[in-house]
Amino acid sequence: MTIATLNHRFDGPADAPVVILGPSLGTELGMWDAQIPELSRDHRVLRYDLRGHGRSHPVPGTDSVADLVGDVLTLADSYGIGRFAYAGVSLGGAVGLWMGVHRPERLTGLIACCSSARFGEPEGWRERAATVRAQGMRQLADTVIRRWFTPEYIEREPAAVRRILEMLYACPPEGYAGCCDALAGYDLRAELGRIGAPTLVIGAERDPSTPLEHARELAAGIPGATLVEVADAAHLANIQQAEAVTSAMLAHLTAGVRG
Ligand SMILES: O=C(O)CC1=CCC(=O)O1
Repeated sequence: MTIATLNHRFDGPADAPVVILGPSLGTELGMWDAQIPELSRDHRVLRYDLRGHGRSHPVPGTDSVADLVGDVLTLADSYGIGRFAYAGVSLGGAVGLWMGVHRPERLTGLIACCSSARFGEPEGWRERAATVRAQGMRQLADTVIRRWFTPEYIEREPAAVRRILEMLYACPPEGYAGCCDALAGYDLRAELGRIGAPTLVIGAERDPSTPLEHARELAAGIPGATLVEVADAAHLANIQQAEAVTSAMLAHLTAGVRG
């Protein structure tokens, strides 16, 4: 396994409990901006760019979520952070779920937002990887943006949508494609019962990428998990319904995690 050095950023008091935030495919650590003022009041928030995204370099040969988990654990180790709460959106959530199954000793708590135990058929991800390797990022925009936000939000908040699209455009195709390959091989459906960390699952009512059934499957499979369903949001619910998602996260981080 090759480890990537991840671009990252800290917010909040240095002596507060740590929460690590993982972004989704095609986005950057700035996708969490709306959550930072509230989360960083009482937490040391560590955000990162996935390998091959934002300012983290691509690693040729990336093909598993385990690779992405290795990057995060190496980052935490480099700061002497042994245990932490982890929250991720979509692929970022898959990183946390994989940790919950395979590296449970590292987690005090887990939040999976608009994520899944399996993101559809592997072939779809292999095709998407091949497409961006051959044609670059821009031609993905129309399809992806309709998964990330509802049509009403796209109409109402063009600046916010443009800002996230710029993250997609800036993503190196090889970095994005490697993460598509990781999604193709990811399937935790049979292992959810091994997750022992106190877990919050957040699903969004109008998410076409990971429809509510995915969130319900996670919550049903993870022992003791809490499910919150957010109305009027698509896949990037932490942006479209920032307040609802932040308050669910805060409630879990305050009351739900194990120190
Ligand atoms: O880009 C998409 O279609 C939605 C998505 C799946 C995994 C992820 O992180 O985003």
